[in-house]
Amino acid sequence: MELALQVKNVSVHYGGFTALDDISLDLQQHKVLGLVGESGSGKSTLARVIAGLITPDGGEITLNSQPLLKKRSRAQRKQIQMIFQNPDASLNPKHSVRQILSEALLFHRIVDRAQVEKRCKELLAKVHIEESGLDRFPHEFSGGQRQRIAIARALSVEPSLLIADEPTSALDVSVQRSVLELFGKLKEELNLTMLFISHDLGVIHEISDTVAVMRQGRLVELNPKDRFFANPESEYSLELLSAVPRMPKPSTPGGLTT
Ligand SMILES: Nc1ncnc2c1ncn2[C@@H]1O[C@H](COP(=O)(O)OP(=O)(O)OP(=O)(O)O)[C@@H](O)[C@H]1O
Repeated sequence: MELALQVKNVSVHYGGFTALDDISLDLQQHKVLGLVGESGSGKSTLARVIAGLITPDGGEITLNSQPLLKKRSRAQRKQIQMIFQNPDASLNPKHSVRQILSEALLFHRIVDRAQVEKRCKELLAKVHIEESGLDRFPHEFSGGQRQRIAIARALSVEPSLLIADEPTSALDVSVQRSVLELFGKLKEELNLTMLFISHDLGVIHEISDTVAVMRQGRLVELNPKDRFFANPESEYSLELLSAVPRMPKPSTPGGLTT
């Protein structure tokens, strides 16, 4: 298996506060690393360091064996795309979906002008949005649809690594599932390499191959998913798992059928 991402001894300090304390982890190509931990443990900070949005105080990051320099080139910026909790963070409200997608495609020279329209339509189809959506603006869509468009924008530039930071947490419960299923489908279809942050262990169980646990800026566990859920290594992981409420078993086999 080929290594995609390597984080080595990365630290971030805010004044005297240590947000990331000597973090090291690896992620294999075409695998999903689920990152969990309580609020304030440093998950988003780590995601932003990897994406190049924060410069760490120390450490090294490599992607596909290429060191990510402090000032990243256009090609390096393209390689890592991020999806945020709030899709509006990556969608310009003044641009139509066609403009949002074609700008990314042309800026990173993914296709030439003659091919843009076709590619925009393909991207929308991938995230289950109708072609007519190309002429609409972000505010004309629901929160779940906006997140789908943000996913299409991120995928448009064919990144080597997709980082999703709590991508379903701000959505209505009723649409969380369909967006999660979309991630699952895209992971299979496109062989994505993903860092997926969630405080929801059910979500992490569904999407991840490996699970990393953070606490107070430190990595306290990094294990294959099955190992993490069956026999976690750290006390803190055990606490997290014990805090998950168990669903009562349905009294009739198969549950409700309507
Ligand atoms: N720009 C900043 N200046 C000072 N402290 C910061 C800054 N950004 C983050 N922090 C602190 O660093 C710690 C880690 O924050 P981070 O957002 O990475 O945590 P998180 O695990 O993603 O939490 P959440 O799940 O609530 O998003 C927190 O204590 C936060 O208050």
